[in-house]
Amino acid sequence: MSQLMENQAFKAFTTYAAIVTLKMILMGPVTVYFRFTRKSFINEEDVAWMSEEQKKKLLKTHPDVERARRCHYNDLENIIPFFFIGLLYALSGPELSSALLHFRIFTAARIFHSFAYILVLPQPSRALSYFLGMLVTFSMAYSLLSKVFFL
Ligand SMILES: N[C@@H](CCC(=O)N[C@@H](CS)C(=O)NCC(=O)O)C(=O)O
Repeated sequence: MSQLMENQAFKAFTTYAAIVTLKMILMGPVTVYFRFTRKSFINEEDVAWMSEEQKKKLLKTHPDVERARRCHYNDLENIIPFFFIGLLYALSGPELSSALLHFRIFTAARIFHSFAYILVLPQPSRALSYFLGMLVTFSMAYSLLSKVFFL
């Protein structure tokens, strides 16, 4: 591990992977925030101490909560592939400047995607940030496979 940490591209990957993973984890508390402020719960046990009438009001979905959940899910769809492809890419000996460019663009795109989704920014802002992030992952995969392709 200490030898790996001398690899600058790996260190950069570790930093950006931690940032996007923490961002993804934060979508949980964001969803909790919307659940409480929009009074929208999904599990009986979450409102067990309430009266039957209150339960009926609280056990419902709310568009803002569902939006935060979709945003979290979209992170899972994109950040997990980034993690695996980015790790292999970082270990394949890329130029540090190129690796940093990939990691920075991906991180900025995913942070922007969350803001665009939660703040309901007009399209195509969210779609563009999604495609930009995906493009970075494909670019890293291309760079990786062009070095290690072996069938
Ligand atoms: N699973 C995604 C695949 C395509 C995708 O990720 N699209 C981006 C840009 S439009 C998005 O933010 N989709 C909204 C979402 O996943 O909830 C979907 O159903 O939309």
